[in-house]
Amino acid sequence: MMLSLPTRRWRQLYNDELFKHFLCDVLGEKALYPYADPLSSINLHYASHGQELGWHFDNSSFAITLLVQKPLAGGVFQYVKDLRDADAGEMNFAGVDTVLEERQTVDALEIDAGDLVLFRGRNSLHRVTPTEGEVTRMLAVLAYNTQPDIALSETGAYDLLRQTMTSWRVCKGTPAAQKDLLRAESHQCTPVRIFWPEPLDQLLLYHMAGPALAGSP
Ligand SMILES: O=C(O)CCC(=O)C(=O)O
Ligand SMILES: [Fe+2]
Repeated sequence: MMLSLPTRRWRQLYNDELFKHFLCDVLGEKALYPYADPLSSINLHYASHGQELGWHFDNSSFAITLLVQKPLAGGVFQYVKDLRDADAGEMNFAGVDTVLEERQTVDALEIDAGDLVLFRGRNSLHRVTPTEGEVTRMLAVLAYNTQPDIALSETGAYDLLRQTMTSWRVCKGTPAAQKDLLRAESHQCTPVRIFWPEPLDQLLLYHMAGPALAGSP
């Protein structure tokens, strides 16, 4: 199955100077650079009926996603803002437990196809609920660095993919298994990703009206 944009269109959007300028403005960065390795910059996620992404924190300081296809139901991005402060070593496992055990209400982000989301997920626990129905949830993750020439080694890039797949699998497991994974992830640090020390104003939601997605092959 293919996302609705051909590869070169994704690259065009990813490399577009105006787009990067906009991201820099919003993120307060001077410049954004692609990964120097061929796997890490643009990733496409598919979630068909029953597939989900379990609760996790991101290693990176910010993530940029673009929803391409919204499922009929489910596939909701849920989050709990500022649950921990990883860089201060405040991991708040008790707080994580209350979310995993569904003892805390969580926020949900209402997005439609074409919505660009800028999210700081390093300290905000988040997940995507199971897709329901025949329409696959499709989403692109656009990853940039604030320094040039950063490459994840091939193994590093594959580790990242495997880690994502682990999250996918583990969410089918018991709550205890989910908790173990989260604890493991909480201790992990990917040095090539840039730590952002500022207070985190989490979610900025922008609607990209048409043009980036409208192009035909
Ligand atoms: O699919 C989404 O909306 C979020 C993806 C995500 O959290 C991630 O890739 O770390
Ligand atoms: Fe994430």
